Amino acid sequence: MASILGAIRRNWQLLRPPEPAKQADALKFGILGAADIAPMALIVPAKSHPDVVIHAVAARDKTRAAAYAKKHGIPNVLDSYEALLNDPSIDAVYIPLPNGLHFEWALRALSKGKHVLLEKPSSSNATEAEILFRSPLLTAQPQPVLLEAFHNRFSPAWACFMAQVDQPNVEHVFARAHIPAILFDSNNIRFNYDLGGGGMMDLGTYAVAALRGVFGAEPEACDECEVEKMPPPQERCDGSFKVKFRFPGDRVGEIDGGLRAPLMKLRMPSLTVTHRPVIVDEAEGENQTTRTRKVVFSNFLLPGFYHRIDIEDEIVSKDKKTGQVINKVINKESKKAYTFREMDVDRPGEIYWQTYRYMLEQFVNRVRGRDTTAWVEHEDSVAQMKALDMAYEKSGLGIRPTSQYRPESL
Ligand SMILES: NC(=O)C1=CN([C@@H]2O[C@H](COP(=O)(O)OP(=O)(O)OC[C@H]3O[C@@H](n4cnc5c(N)ncnc54)[C@H](OP(=O)(O)O)[C@@H]3O)[C@@H](O)[C@H]2O)C=CC1
Ligand SMILES: O=C1OC[C@@H](O)[C@H](O)[C@H]1O
Repeated sequence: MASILGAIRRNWQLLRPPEPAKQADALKFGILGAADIAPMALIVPAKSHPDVVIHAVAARDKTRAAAYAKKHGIPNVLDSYEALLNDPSIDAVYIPLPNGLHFEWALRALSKGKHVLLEKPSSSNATEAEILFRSPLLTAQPQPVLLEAFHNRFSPAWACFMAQVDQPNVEHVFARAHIPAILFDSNNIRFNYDLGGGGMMDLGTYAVAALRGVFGAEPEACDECEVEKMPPPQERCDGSFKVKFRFPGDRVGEIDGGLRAPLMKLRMPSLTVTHRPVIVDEAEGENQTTRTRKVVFSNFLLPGFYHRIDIEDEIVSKDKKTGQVINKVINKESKKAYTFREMDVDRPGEIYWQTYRYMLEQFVNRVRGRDTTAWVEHEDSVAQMKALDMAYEKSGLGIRPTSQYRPESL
């Protein structure tokens, strides 16, 4: 009962966090597009950050931007995306545009000297990612910050989960991530090939990033990729997918996900890590004890709402000569971490911080020249798009189209 009440309180506060006074020189953010995700990903998290204000929004249609600004308490509406980037009072921009526009607008923002928080996936494919993340604009002085918004990787839950993973001994990783079909109809940007659509680009990118993060390595190949195509005219986009990647050492990472799940069959997103047996006790005698660990992270996508990390260790003692099992025990433990304090780690965070708020903390740290305790490095974002490209090539759907846009300075 206490935990249910705690969850209700936490989720209430996630959406209505305390609002400390803003610093006089707080970072001014502008948002490109009156996007659905911006309230959850930035506008609400910014409320509890004293060094961030949401200063302006621009949309393709100014009336729409004005209505959005009124609804979310944003003080300024600009005429266009360009006008927002040309506004010298804006320090940083958040880009929640369709995937196929991330590349162009991130480069445009960087060329105006803005810091950029860029929605995932960072671009349409690896070619774009290489141009973007290796752009000379990133070494300009003062140096702009560019971050692909993989929010879940900033959460204490992710850190807590990774602390249970014994990376060199990981044998197999499985990520499952489905959302119900009723959330997005077939006209949604997620199913528009020209805008970088596709299920693997959308939810699949979290699943692929999770495999890469757990193995701490890049896939060598995509051995299987079965997709359920969207019906025409969106048939170049996958609605759901099942993919098998081969990682170094012939280890396998699998993902199963999509945006078309029937509501009644919906299961929580999860990440399952299976380890190979490791010797934990080689007594002088005849016996040898091994531990085989399995870790399951339920709701690795949005752990701030709810999550659970289950650890199961099978401890087996065997006679070394005969291989006969002398003893077998299964130890089970469950962990959670809504704040770093719960892990006895001295880092900022409150129970009402969603993944996005943890990410914003680090983004601001980086802009202010302070140390960051979590980050998505530029080459990590490039490697992520290479892995997604591998899957799209294997699926037969082909990689998403490359933008023709190039900044003038290149
Ligand atoms: N981090 C996370 O948890 C989530 C991330 N995302 C990512 O955020 C991005 C946006 O998703 P979401 O907010 O759901 O999408 P929306 O459709 O709500 O927002 C996309 C915005 O893009 C603008 N836009 C510009 N050009 C076009 C165009 N040609 N067609 C359609 N829209 C256009 C629209 O802005 P305008 O107002 O100017 O018309 C619109 O507001 C995606 O990259 C998605 O992957 C999405 C959900 C969750
Ligand atoms: O977090 C998410 O959940 C829903 C998806 O469609 C979205 O794009 C993704 O980022």
